Amino acid sequence: MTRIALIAHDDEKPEMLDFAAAHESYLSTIDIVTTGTTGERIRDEVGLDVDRKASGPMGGDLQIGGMVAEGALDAIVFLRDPLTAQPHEPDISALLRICDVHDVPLATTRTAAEYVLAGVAAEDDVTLDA
Ligand SMILES: O=C(CO)COP(=O)(O)O
Repeated sequence: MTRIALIAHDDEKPEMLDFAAAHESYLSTIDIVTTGTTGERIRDEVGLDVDRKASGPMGGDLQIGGMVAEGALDAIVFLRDPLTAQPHEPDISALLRICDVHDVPLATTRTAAEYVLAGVAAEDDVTLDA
């Protein structure tokens, strides 16, 4: 089963909710892992079933990084806030690094997320709506 992670910093959560809603029909067919607050909002506001890890500042990025190390994720959409310092920056860097190590596709902007999700869906023989 295809499994992707969805993560967004606070300023990017509206963008993530819009992205999840736009692709709700495909996303409902795959496994979704999230950090805590991102997942709560996707579940409550989009209606998708998600596997919620801890909130980012409490270790959620590290939990998802651990899944990357285990080969358990096909892609990550991580809509980062590039303009705000985060207290858990080392955890964020660790997640980005481990994606590089294992060549797991990682999208950090909406446009990149569209490309990555289209690529993941193509592996499932699904063409996303424009
Ligand atoms: O901080 C985050 C990623 O670094 C996201 O965490 P939340 O989804 O809990 O807000």
